[in-house]
Amino acid sequence: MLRIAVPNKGSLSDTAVQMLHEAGYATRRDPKELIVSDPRNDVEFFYLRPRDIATYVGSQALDVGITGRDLLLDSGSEALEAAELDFGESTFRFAGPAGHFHRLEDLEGVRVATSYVGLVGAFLERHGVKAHLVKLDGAVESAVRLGVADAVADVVSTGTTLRKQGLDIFGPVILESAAVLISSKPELDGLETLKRRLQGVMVASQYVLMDYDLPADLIEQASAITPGLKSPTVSPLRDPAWVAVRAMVPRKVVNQVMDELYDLGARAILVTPIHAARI
Ligand SMILES: Nc1ncnc2c1ncn2[C@@H]1O[C@H](COP(=O)(O)OP(=O)(O)OP(=O)(O)O)[C@@H](O)[C@H]1O
Ligand SMILES: O=P(O)(O)OC[C@H]1O[C@H](OP(=O)(O)OP(=O)(O)O)[C@H](O)[C@@H]1O
Ligand SMILES: [Mg+2]
Repeated sequence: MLRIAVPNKGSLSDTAVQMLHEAGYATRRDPKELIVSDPRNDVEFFYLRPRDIATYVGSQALDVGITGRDLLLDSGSEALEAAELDFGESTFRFAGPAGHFHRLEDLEGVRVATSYVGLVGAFLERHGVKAHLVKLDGAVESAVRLGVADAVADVVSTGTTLRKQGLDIFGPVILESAAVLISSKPELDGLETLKRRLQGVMVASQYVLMDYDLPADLIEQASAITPGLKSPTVSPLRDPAWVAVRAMVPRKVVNQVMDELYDLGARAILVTPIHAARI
């Protein structure tokens, strides 16, 4: 039985739970439930604070979990990153009052507020900069205005929170983060199945199926526009001058691809979503 840690709150929780649901696993009905057993899939889910998940998995109390790469590194836990998932992307950056800080070295001797002292401390040490870290639980962007720190280091997604506090990003990127699947060991019974199922959910959301009719002599050019994963499916039509083509296409470029196919001479271009996939 694979024991899986799932974020119970915060930015990663809803998408993580949704992804598990789409991958065919049981999810909780009531937000007060902390443990959900799923005997049909031989797994058990533990709903935990995202910040604690790496600790549980690193200590082998649980087998795998979903958390953020930044939280994994901050914890110093021995858990391993088993797969990157397709959500929770953020960067981890330094920021300070507009115009005050320009380079990493400007942090020498100053107070830096963060909720991620493990991550930031290790980064500063690697770069030979000595700063005083001020550990806060959240809303660290307010620390400068309120006088408890001179600069901050925090998760940046759109950058809106920093801008509103009059803070500018400076210095190198501390980390590119995303939600990740972590595991206590490189190999575990059921881990490959879980990874494949989650990958299937990611593929289903990243790709669509595209069908179109095409003059048969244009198939080489059309295949270059929609190469599919391995190769497009080409089927005969009753009219021998035409063929039907089916290929997976990245969702992001669907309209561009349809324009190119239409210009080439394709007609009846249809797009349908993929509900599940195993690649
Ligand atoms: N816009 C975002 N804001 C905060 N965290 C984000 C964002 N986008 C992605 N994340 C990721 O979510 C994880 C933080 O989740 P966590 O639940 O601790 O924080 P939170 O969403 O700020 O909730 P809380 O209010 O409990 O602190 C990190 O891995 C972080 O990189
Ligand atoms: O770049 P943005 O799109 O503005 O997002 C980043 C902000 O969002 C998160 O805060 P959250 O709302 O989770 O509050 P917290 O700081 O108290 O955790 C994070 O800690 C940043 O403050
Ligand atoms: Mg937060």
